[in-house]
Parts: sequence; structure tokens; C-alpha cells
Amino acid sequence: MLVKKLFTLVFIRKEDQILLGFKKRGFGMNKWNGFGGKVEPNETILEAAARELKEECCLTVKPGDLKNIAHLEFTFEGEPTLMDVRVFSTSIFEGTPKETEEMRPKWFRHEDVPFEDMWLDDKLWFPYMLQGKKFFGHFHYEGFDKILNYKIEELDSMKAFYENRKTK
Ligand SMILES: COc1nc(N)nc2c1ncn2[C@H]1C[C@H](O)[C@@H](COP(=O)(O)OP(=O)(O)OP(=O)(O)O)O1
Repeated sequence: MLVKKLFTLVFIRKEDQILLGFKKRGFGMNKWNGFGGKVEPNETILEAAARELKEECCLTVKPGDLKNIAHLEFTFEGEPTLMDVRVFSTSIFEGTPKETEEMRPKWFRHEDVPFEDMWLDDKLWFPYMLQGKKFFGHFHYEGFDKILNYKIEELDSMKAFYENRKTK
């Protein structure tokens, strides 16, 4: 049986640009990604998303301004963990992105997103996000550099997606 661990992943948008962070340490080191991490036991998912964004690039968002746009699941061959990643996006934020011990932030135009230096799955689902779609994705990796299988489904509503999962 897989042990589920809950994570957040936040993307800040500005006109035709998206803010990514270059991970300087830990899981996903040397890759560009959104900002996020584990949800702590004493906080809501939205609070965790806002906290991680602040910790990793010094931007402030109100949890209520974060829009849930996707649910991603990652499993790794031979590993007992399922990473349950709640993806959020917003263009409402305060501050200027600043480098921290964990992340070096940089704005990218949509056509310049550096997929060659990102997780392999990103190339598969970023088009959904950049087109403003909501979606579910599951990616099963072998190691960190090979996807054995995956599925992506466009969703009408995240609320309906979670209600539907609860009843199953
Ligand atoms: C495997 O594919 C992944 N693709 C993408 N795009 N993002 C991923 C993938 N796997 C994990 N992530 C995201 C989910 C989180 O936002 C981070 C990982 O969080 P981290 O391990 O850094 O969590 P922290 O709480 O910050 O960790 P520390 O204990 O180091 O503070 O990557």
C-alpha cells in the first residue's frame, strides 16, 4: 500500500510570464519548478502554499487568492510513497521575488520555459496550465529521469473532482 504525502506547488503569473525557481538543494535540486513543499500538520493546504512561497522567494500571497488549478500525483517504481501535489496559481501577490537559500527565482515568458532543466512531467502538463485549464495528472517514474506511464485528464472543476474522489 502506498503512503500518501501532501505537497503544494505554486505558480505566480504576470501577463505572459511565469515565475519559476531554480531549486538549490534537496528534492528536485538543479531543476526549475514552481514554489512549494510539504504541508505541515498545523496548517491548511492553502496556508502551506502561501508559507512555502514566502519562504522560497519572499513573495506574499493571501491564501484566498490562490486558485487550485490541478492535482498531481507522483509515484516512483519500488518506492512506497505517493506524492499528492496540490497545484495553485495566482497573479495577485505582493513583493519582489528574491533569491533564498532554497530557490533562485526568475520570470520566464511562456515560450521560454526551460523544460530541459525541469522534471520530465512538466513538459506534459504545463501546456494545460498555460492555457488556463484545470487538470489531474498521475506520473509513475523509474528513478528521476524516466516516466514509465502517465495519464492527464482535463477537469471541469477542482471542487467536483475532490467531491467525486471522496465518495469513491
Ligand atoms: C516528480 O515530479 C515532480 N514534478 C514537479 N513539477 N514537481 C514536483 C515533482 N515531485 C515533487 N514536486 C514538487 C512538489 C513540491 O512543491 C516540491 C518538493 O517539495 P520539498 O521536498 O522541497 O518540500 P519542503 O517541505 O520544501 O522540503 P524540505 O524538507 O527540504 O524543507 O517539488
